[in-house]
Amino acid sequence: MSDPLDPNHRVTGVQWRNKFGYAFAGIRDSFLTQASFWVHLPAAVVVIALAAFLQLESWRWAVLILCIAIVIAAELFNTAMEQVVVVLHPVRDPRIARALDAAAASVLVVAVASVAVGLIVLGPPLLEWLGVLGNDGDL
Ligand SMILES: Nc1ncnc2c1ncn2[C@@H]1O[C@H](COP(=O)(O)OP(=O)(O)OP(=O)(O)O)[C@@H](O)[C@H]1O
Repeated sequence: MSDPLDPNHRVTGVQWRNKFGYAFAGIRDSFLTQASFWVHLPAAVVVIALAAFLQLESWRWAVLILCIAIVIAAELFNTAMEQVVVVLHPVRDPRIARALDAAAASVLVVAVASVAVGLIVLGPPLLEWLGVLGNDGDL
């Protein structure tokens, strides 16, 4: 592997392939080892299926995709923290607990906010399809 600090260092196609390879390995490993993904993933599939079924406008798609991505990214960061702690500091320490709890809290915050955003974005078209709302959004 070439040294990025070397002035003659140049980015190559192989390096880009490796970067994607590492990233996909991280996604695959996290999905296979973290129980939380088995909640986030089905939830994301349901939201995407509902969005496709309701033929949502593109801005609603954009908001939903962003929410899903932020939750998954937060979970991946949380997983990274946990894995680093397991290796670097397996002994329990209240300061580590505080850091891991904060990382877990970040996932909770974006997950709760995403549920709220999902209800706001998906709710009206869903209620409209169910016949509860008129086309103009009135009850
Ligand atoms: N080395 C440690 N020192 C102190 N507290 C820890 C340590 N490791 C874990 N903890 C505590 O345990 C909590 C859960 O951490 P853990 O890494 O087990 O996450 P988890 O999501 O419950 O586990 P998993 O990812 O295996 O499902 C942390 O939020 C923290 O309070």
